[in-house]
Amino acid sequence: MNPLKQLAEAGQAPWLDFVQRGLIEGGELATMVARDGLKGVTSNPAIFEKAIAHAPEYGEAFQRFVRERDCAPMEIYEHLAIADIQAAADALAPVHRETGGRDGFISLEVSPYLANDTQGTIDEARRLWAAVDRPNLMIKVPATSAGIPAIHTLIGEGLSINVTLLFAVPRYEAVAQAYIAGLEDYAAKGGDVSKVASVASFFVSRIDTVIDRELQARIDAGGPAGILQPLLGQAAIANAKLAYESFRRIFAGKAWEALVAKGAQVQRLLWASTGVKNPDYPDTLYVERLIGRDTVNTMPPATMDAFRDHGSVVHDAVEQDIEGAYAVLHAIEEQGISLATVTHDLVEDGVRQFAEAFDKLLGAVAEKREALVTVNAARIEAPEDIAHAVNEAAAGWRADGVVRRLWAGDAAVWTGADEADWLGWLDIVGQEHAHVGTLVRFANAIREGGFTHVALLGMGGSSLGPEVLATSFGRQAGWPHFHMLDSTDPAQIRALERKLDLAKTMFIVSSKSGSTLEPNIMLAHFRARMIETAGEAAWSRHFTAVTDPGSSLEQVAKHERFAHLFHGVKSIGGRYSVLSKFGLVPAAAMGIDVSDFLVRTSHMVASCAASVPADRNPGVRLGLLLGTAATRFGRDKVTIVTSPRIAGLGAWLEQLIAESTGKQGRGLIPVDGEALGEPAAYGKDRVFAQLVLKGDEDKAQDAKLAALAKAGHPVVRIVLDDVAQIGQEFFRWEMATAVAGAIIGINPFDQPDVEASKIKTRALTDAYEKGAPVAAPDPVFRENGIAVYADPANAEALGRHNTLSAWLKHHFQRAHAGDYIGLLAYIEHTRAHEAKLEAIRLRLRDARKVATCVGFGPRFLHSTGQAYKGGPNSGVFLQITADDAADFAVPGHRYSFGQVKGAQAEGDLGVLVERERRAIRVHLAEVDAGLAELEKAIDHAFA
Ligand SMILES: O=P(O)(O)OC[C@H]1O[C@](O)(CO)[C@@H](O)[C@@H]1O
Ligand SMILES: O=C[C@H](O)[C@H](O)COP(=O)(O)O
Repeated sequence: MNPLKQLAEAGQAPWLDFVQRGLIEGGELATMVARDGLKGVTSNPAIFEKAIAHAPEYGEAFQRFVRERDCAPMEIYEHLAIADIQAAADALAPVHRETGGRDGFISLEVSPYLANDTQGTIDEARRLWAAVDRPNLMIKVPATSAGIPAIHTLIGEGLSINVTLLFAVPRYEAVAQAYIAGLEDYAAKGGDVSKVASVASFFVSRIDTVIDRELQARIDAGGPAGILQPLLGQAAIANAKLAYESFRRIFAGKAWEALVAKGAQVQRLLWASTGVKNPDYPDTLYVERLIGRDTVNTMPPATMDAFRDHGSVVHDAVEQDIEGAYAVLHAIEEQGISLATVTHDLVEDGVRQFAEAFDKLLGAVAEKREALVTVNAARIEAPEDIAHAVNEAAAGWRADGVVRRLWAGDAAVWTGADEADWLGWLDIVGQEHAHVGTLVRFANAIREGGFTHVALLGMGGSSLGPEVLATSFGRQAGWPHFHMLDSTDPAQIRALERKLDLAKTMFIVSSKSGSTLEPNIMLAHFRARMIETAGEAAWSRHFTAVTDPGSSLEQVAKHERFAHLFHGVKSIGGRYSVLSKFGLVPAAAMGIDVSDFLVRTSHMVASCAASVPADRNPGVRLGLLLGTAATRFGRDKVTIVTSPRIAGLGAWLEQLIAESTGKQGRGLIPVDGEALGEPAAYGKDRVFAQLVLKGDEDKAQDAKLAALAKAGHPVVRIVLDDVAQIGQEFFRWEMATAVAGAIIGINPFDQPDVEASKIKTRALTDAYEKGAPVAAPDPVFRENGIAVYADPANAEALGRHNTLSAWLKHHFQRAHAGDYIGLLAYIEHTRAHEAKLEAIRLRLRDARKVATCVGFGPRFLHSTGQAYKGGPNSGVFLQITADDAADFAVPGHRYSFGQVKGAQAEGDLGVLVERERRAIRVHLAEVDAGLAELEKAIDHAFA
C-alpha cells in the first residue's frame, strides 16, 4: 500500500507544501487526494514566488486582470493567490467534510512585512479570511512575539489559524496556550469552537542546517570529532520530539477537557520544513522519524514523491527515545551551541527570508505588470560610483521596507515631524477619479456658459500645474483660451486684461490657504473690472474658487455667490496639489478629458506603489538618485531640460524640488530653462533630467545630453508617449522629491523660509496702507539709468568700483565651483524678457562655470525662493527691479500693484541679506533699455 496512505493509520495527515495553479486546474491535486490520502495544502511567500513569478500558467489571468483594472503588484498578487487558494479550498472541500472539519485545509500566509506588527497582522488576517471566504481556509500567522497576541485574538474570533515559523519548544508552548485562551474567549462569546481548527507549524530541517553548520565549524577547527560527528543531523528531530512531548502534556487535563466537552479540536503539531536540505541525508528523514498521532506533515512535492516511493511508516516514531532526544540537545549545548539563540535567530531569519521572497515575488509581478501598462519610460545613466551608491540605497530601502513605511505615513522616513499630515497626494488620483463627474459637469457649464476665456489667478502650486497643462495640451478645439496670472507686476496684469473678453471670461481664483496676498489683490482688481463689465448683480457669476475647506477665500466665494466653489484636500501641500482640484478644475475648464488623464496617471501611481520594491519603483528610484547624488557626490543642481511642447514642466518641477528640499542649509537647486552647453561649461555639481514628448524630440538636445553622459554626468531621460501622460510625471516627481527629501534628511512638506520675506513685505505694505512714506535706501553706484544697491556687508565684500561692469564682475566672481547664480527679476514676465535673461545667464554660466537660475518676482517667491533663502548658501544673487511705466491702485487699498511688487522685492532681498547670502540689487529706470545695458555690462565684465 502507498506509504502516504498508511500515515492515516498512524494518526498523521500528509499535507502538501506547495501550490500552483496548474496543479489544481490539471486535476493533480484531486489525484493526490485519492491516491495518497492527501489531507491538506500549505503555501508560503516563497512558494507563491516560485508559482507566480516562474510558472507559465498565470500569464493569461495576469493579463486579463491588469488589462481590466490596472493596480499595484500587491493587489495583482492577491488576486492571483486568492483565486488559487479558493480553488484549492474547493478541491479539498470533500476532505474537509469527510474528516468532520479536522482536515482538508489550505493555508494562506499573512504578509511577512507584518510579522512584528500585532494589529497589522490581525487586520490582514481578518481581511484575507473574508476575501477567501472558505470554511477550510487557515490563515498562517508567524510565531513572533508580536504574532502570539494576534493568534490569541484571531482564534478568539473563530478564525482557523496555522501558526508558522515555530522553532523553539518554549515558543511552541506559548502558542498552544494562546490557542487554548483564544478558544476560551470564543466559547465565552458563544462561538462554536468545534468549527475552529489550528495547527502549529514546527520547522524541522532549518534547525539541522544551522546546528550542523555550527558542529561542522567545530569539527573543522579540530574539536572532538568523536562527540561532534554523531550529533550531525540529530538536532532537528530531537527538538521536534520535545515539542511533541509538550503537546501531549498541554492538550490534557481539566482546562483542555472543558473545551473538548464543547467540541474543541486539538491544535495539531504540523511538521514543516521537512524537505531535507543536506543531500547526504535520506530524503524521507523528516517524515519517518516524526510520525505520531495528532500530527500533520506538510511535504514539498519531492519529499512526498520520495515517501510514496520508499517511505516506511513507524507508528509513534515521534515518541520513541525521548531520552536520546534530550541527550542530543544537551550534548549540543555542551559544545557551546545555544538552542535558544539558534531558534531565536531562525525566527528572525525566517521572517527575513519570507520578506525577501515576497519582495522578489512583488518585483516579478511589477515587472510583468510594466509590460502590460503604458507608463512613461525612464532611463538613468550614471557613472559607476553613483550608480553603485544608488543601488546600495535601494537595497537599504528594500530591506528596511521604507517604501511601505512612506505609503503608510511613517514620519520617521523623514524627520519625524508632521510629515504624515501631508501625504494626501499619495492616493488623490483614485479619489478624484471616483468623483470625476463633478469635474465633467463643471466643464460642461463652462462650455455651455459661452466662456471664451478662463483666467486663473494664483501663486506657486495653485497656478504652475495648470500652466503646464495649458501649455502642454494646447488649446482644445471648441474650448476657452486659458490664461494664468501669478504676478503683481502692473504691466503684466494689464497685458492679461488686454487678452481677455471680460464678458466671456471665467476667473478661477486658486489658493489653498485663501490668504495669499497676490490672488487676493488680483481678485480685488478683476472683481472691480468685472463689476464694470457685468454689473454688481452678476459679476460673481464669472468667478470660480478653488481653495481648502475653511479658508477665507471659501467664505468670500460663498458670501459673494461665486459660480463654482471647489475644495482642495488639506493634507496636500500646494506644490503637491496638481492632481487634486487645483490642477483638475482648470484642466476641466480647458476641455482636457480629466477622466482619461486620471486613468493614465493612475498607472504611474500603481508603478510607485508601496508594494513595488525600491529598485523597480520609478519614483523611488529617481528620488534615490537625486538624493544620493546631492548628499554623497555634491551633485545638487537638478538641471531640467525638456522637449519644446512640455517645457512648462520645468517651472512646476522647480517649485516642487526647490520648495520641498531647500531648507536647513541643505537641498536640491533646480535649474530650469538653461540651454544645454558643451561638457566644458559645467562643474561637477549637476544631474541632468530630460523629459521628452514622443514626436517632439530635439536631436541637438539629445546629442548634447549624450555628450554630458559620456563626460560622467548623471543623466535621466524620461519619454512620454503622449501628452495625456504628463500626469504620470507629476506623480513620479512628487514621489521622487519626497524620497530625495528623506535622503537629504529634511521635511519635504513645509516651507519654513517663505514666511520670512512675507513678514518683511507686510511691514512695507502696511506702511503704505497707513499712508506712511517708505524711505528708499541710497544706491552704492549709478550709471546710465541703472542703480546698484548693496547692504553694508555685501558692499564691503565688493569694494568700490567705477563702472557697472566692474561691480557686476566683482559680484559674480564670488561664485565658485559648486555655487549657482540666481537672477531674480521683478519685471513683467514676457518672452522677450525671458530671452534677455537667458542670454545673460548663459554668459555667466560659461564665464563662471556655475549653474544659473532665473526667477520672475513675485512668482518665484512661492517656488524656488524657499531654497534660495533656506537651502545651501551657495547662491550668488542679482535682484533686478525696475520703475513701473504705468502703475495703478489695488482696489480697497492705499497701495498700488507696483508698490506691492516693490515691497516684495525689498522683503526678499532683506531676507537673503539676513541669511548672509551674496546678493545685490540693480534697479533699472526703464526695463528694456536697462536689460540691454545690463547685458552689455556683463559681456564687458567677462570679455
Ligand atoms: O495656494 P496658496 O495657499 O495661495 O499658496 C500658494 C503658494 O504659496 C506657497 O505657500 C509659498 O508661499 C506655496 O507653497 C504655494 O504653492
Ligand atoms: O508551512 C510550510 C513552511 O512554510 C515550509 O515547510 C518551510 O519549508 P522550508 O524550510 O523548506 O522553506
